[in-house]
Order: sequence, then structure tokens, then C-alpha cells
Amino acid sequence: MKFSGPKSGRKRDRDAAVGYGGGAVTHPAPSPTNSSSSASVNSRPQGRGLREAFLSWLHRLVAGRGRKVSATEQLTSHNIEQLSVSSAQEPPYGARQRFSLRSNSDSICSYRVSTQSRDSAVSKSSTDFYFRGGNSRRAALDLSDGSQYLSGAAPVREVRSNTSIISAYTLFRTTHRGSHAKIMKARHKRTHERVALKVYNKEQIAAILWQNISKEIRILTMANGVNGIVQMSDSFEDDNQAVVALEDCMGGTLISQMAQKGGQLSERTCVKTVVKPLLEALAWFHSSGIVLRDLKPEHIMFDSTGKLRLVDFFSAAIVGEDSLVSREGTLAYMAPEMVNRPTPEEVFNEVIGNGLSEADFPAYTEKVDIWSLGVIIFEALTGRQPFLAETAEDMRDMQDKTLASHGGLRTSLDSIKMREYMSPCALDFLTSVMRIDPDERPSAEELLDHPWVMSACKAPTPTGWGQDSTESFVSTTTSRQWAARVR
Ligand SMILES: Nc1ncnc2c1ncn2[C@@H]1O[C@H](COP(=O)(O)OP(=O)(O)OP(=O)(O)O)[C@@H](O)[C@H]1O
Repeated sequence: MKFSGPKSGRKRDRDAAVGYGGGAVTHPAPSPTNSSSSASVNSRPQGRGLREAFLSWLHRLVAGRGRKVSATEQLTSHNIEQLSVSSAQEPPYGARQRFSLRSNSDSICSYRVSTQSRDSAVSKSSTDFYFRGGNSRRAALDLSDGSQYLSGAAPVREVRSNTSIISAYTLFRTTHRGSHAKIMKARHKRTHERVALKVYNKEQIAAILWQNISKEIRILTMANGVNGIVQMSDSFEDDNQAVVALEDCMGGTLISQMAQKGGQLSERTCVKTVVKPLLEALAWFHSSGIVLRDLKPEHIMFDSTGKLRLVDFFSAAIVGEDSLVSREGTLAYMAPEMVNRPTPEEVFNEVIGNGLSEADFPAYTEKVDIWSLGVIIFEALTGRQPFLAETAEDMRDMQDKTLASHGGLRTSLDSIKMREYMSPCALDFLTSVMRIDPDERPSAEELLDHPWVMSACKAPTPTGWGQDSTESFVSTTTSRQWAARVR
């Protein structure tokens, strides 16, 4: 398989986000021959075609959204396997078919079904079922674990009219046009609360990524009350648009804070205002099975009191639901194991076209976020991005060369005349984080105990942005002791 390389992360601008190129995925109309199956389906009325039973079940499943479906209508992944395998019109591996189905539902779900073909030599294969309900809504259903839907455990969101959320606000002002959404500042008419409305126009997003919007809303719902994560006060989604009302992070991004401090942060300020709260937020995400995949300074914001708030979970993955195989994020902050990955569209096309399953691609882990954290801290302390390249190949080369060279990161610091400004303890922190081998990177939880973090947080310095100091510091606990503990 050959995949196109990501865009460069050199320029600090919104276009640097990569991995979302390509057009919308098309969903062909169902072929009548697909329905000619001879397999039987358990728990379904006699005499009904498999395809009709399947359609009916899917329809009810989506329409019910979390309501219990009666036992006679249940069609398990085992049945789907039979349906796929016994298809009359067998594609090369027997188990791959695509259905385009109609549904009146306005629910949002996009799921893949992994099937196993008994008749083919391929042990794993995937089938993607796509729904197009109402106005070309795309949704697909994960039948591999239909139980969560059948039992009513699926998250059910209130669906309201677009105007009801928008009309609650006034004084709109667009402040950012991103790759997926527009950010508008506004004020709530009744409470006078200032919000940042994130407005997605689905026409401008590849259909294969629509599910990411619902996922972002879900993650924001999960993060309710969690420190270090932007708080959502309202959300709305329909066929064409999604709007999320977020707390307004009036302190700006890490980039703007660095700019105000002359381009870089002192170590103490960096640890207290960025590293520690970021590690705490990451520890929460990772223990909740969420991998961010697009951690960068533009997504690190601050509220009016200077408290860190992470934003933008469009590219995040939920472990166990999403496969961690495709390339996401921004090249400059991408972990080495992520850089040469295929885009989501490329993975999708491989699955549909070549009989591969997503499970055939090697998966990465939450350690991709730990790498990004290292790059961000390096940048916050030095004002420079440690790795800059135009292409994925160059980036991998640079990561390897920098870290494998004698002196590693120290050499990079020498080259930008920064070594004298970084304490040995800070350098030790960065060196332990920026490892080519993800297994060698400590977890967020472990990093919270790193002497650099511990000692800076004990020191009696101002909280928030307050008065900054240019002083660097060395911890009393040796980094070696910490390293021995986490190994
Ligand atoms: N809650 C918020 N309060 C204030 N500003 C925000 C908020 N959320 C986002 N922003 C601003 O909007 C920018 C883009 O937000 P976000 O990354 O969520 O959207 P996006 O469409 O994914 O943009 P991009 O493609 O640039 O990443 C942020 O970098 C920040 O400057």
C-alpha cells in the first residue's frame, strides 16, 4: 500500500492540519443482486428476505436510538456474517459488500462491522454499512456490538431546531475559520454568559468525517466538570449543521500567551500554567480511553483566570470504538509512529477496495499524545519547533537524526543557542518524553511525578500568568530516581 504524505506543519496556520484531504465518500445504491442470499437468519420471521430483515432491523435500530428493540427483530453480527458470506455476487473475498440504505432517522452514527468470512482465505475482513437518512445523512451501524444499542445504553441526545440554540444568543462575531468549523463569539441573551460557538457546516466536511462531530460532542459531554478541558454548555446537530456552545476561553491560546511573554515561557511558568494542567488533562483523557491525536499549541487555551483549557476533539479517538490506525493531526507535532500513516480516506479505500480490515493496520496508542506534549513544551521553552519538515519522509528523517545523533535534543538546543536557558531537569523531562519508541515514553500519570514538575509546583511562585520570572531551576529530586521508578 502506498499512501500520500501529509502536508507540512512548518507554517503556523490553520491549514497545517493534515489528514483530512479528499472528497466525500460516495455511497452507491444497493445492488439487487446483493440481496440474493441463501443463509438463514436467526430470530426473524420466516419467508422474509435477509436483506429486508436487515433493513428493517437497521431502520428500527436507528429510529429507536437507544430504545430497546424487540427480540424478534434482533439481528446479530453473527447473522450479518452469514448475510455477507453467502452473498450471490461475491467480490474477491466474499465478505465485502456495501449497502446504501434509507432511513428517516436523524440520529448520527457511523460504524463499521467487522465480519469474518468462513468461505474465503482471508481471516479478517470488514463490511461498512452506510445509512443515508433524510437529507443524505450518512450513518452506519456497528453490529459487532449491537448489544449496547439494544440495551438502551447508547447516548441519546435531544434534537432541537437550529434556530432555538442560535436565537438564545446575540452579538455574534466570527473570530476563526478553521478546517472544520467556524468559531463565533456570542453572548447568551438571558444569562449574559460569553460563549464561543463552534459551528460546523457539514457540506464542507468529507462525509467520512461527519461522525467526528458527534464524537467531539460526546467527549465534551464526558468532560463535563473535568479540569483542563473546555466546558460545553449546549449543542445541536442536524443534517447540515452542528453548533456547539463552549465556554469562551478569553485568555487566548498558548501561542498568544507565548507571544505576550516575548516568544517563550520561563520554566516555572511553563510547568505551572501549562505542563502540570496539561498532564492532568491528558491523564484523564487516557484513563477514559480517549486519544487526542491533534494536540498542539493552538488547541491549548486559557480561561479569563489563566487556567488551561484544551479545545478541539474533532480528531480524537475513543479506544475500542475507533481504530487507531489513520494519520491525524499536524505534522510538526506528530509522533514518529503516526507520520507515515494513511489518511482516514486511504484506510477506508483499502478496506473497501482490497479486502483489508482496519485491524490489519498496525495500531498506535495514546503515547502519540505524549510525543506532541514534548514538542509543545520544547516550543514553549525555546520559542522554536524542534522538528520542521515539508514532507512526511523529511519529518521522519529529521526525528530520527535529531534523536539518534550524539547529544540528541541537547544538540538541537545547542544549534539554536538555547541549552544554557534550559535546566538539566527540564532537558531530562523532554528527553524522556521524546523517544522514537512509544513504549519508552512515560504515561501522563508518571510524568506528573517527574522532579521537574514536582519541584516547580512546590516553589512559591505566582499562580496564573501573573509576574513571570526568567529564572530556571533545578529540582532537588534527581531525575534518575524518577526514571528508575517509572521503568
Ligand atoms: N472555547 C473557545 N473560546 C475561544 N476561542 C476558541 C475556543 N475554541 C476554539 N477557539 C479558537 O478557535 C480556534 C480553532 O478552534 P478549533 O481547533 O476547535 O476549530 P477547528 O475548526 O478544528 O480549527 P483548526 O482547523 O484551526 O484546528 C482555536 O485555535 C482558538 O483560537
